[in-house]
Amino acid sequence: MTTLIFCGTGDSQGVPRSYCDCQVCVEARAAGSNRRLRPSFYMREPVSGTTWIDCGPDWGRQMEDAGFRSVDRMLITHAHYDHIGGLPEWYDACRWTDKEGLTYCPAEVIPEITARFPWVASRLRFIPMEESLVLGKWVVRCFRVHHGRNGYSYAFEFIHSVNGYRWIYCSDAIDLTEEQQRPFYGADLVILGTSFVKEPYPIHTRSIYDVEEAIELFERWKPGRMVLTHLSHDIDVNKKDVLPEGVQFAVTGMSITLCD
Ligand SMILES: Nc1ccn([C@@H]2O[C@@H]3COP(=O)(O)O[C@H]3[C@H]2O)c(=O)n1
Repeated sequence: MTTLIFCGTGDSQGVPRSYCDCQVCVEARAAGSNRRLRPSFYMREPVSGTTWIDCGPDWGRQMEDAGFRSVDRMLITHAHYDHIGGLPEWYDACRWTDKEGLTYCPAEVIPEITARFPWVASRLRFIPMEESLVLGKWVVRCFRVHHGRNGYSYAFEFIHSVNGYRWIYCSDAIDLTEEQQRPFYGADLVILGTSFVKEPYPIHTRSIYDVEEAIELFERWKPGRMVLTHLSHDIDVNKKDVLPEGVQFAVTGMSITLCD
């Protein structure tokens, strides 16, 4: 059995935002259904153990919430702070437990990480994902996606080597070319980043799809299921009626079990 767990479903600032008193931030402080940490997600699988995708600045707290004392490896989508800000903390954990932290990244992402955190490479082993990676029965590859005014990011595609189940994690993307969209068609599960419900700004000023665009993509790609993550304080996860059947918002701690 493979389990996918959403431990950081927020955008770069998380929810609540420190300076904000909007309804969603107020609800996040009080009741907490909209409380969201910065991006981190992991897969647990019996053979390969625990694989995290991205290591945001809330990673230490996410480890506590998950009850973990170690992780087997990290996959990194891109080198923005909200996705890698926890790497120095993982470096310290590896140093104090005398372990090597296996960190799989698209090749071009590695120098960007080490430029930001030069000391971590002495303990984190950065492995360029030039070929597919095998994790138990899952074959994993990355592919480059447009991240709009924020440059580029990568998505990860997981294909089950026995039953063919295919899922994609793509937290930061916008305005994908037809080539970049191709893997999404007919996937069993697409996890897509959408920070706002509707962004009325020119596309060149934006960096992530909005919910309305994601719904259009759901209709075009026809995945079995779509889960929206990387949600800012513009999104109230309790307002599910904006979503068609088959599309849902990720909430903190949500898990998805995939049969092997
Ligand atoms: N060169 C950059 C640019 C931006 N950032 C962070 O990544 C976030 C992407 O979403 P945002 O809401 O635009 O905020 C950005 C910075 O926190 C970053 O870490 N490095």
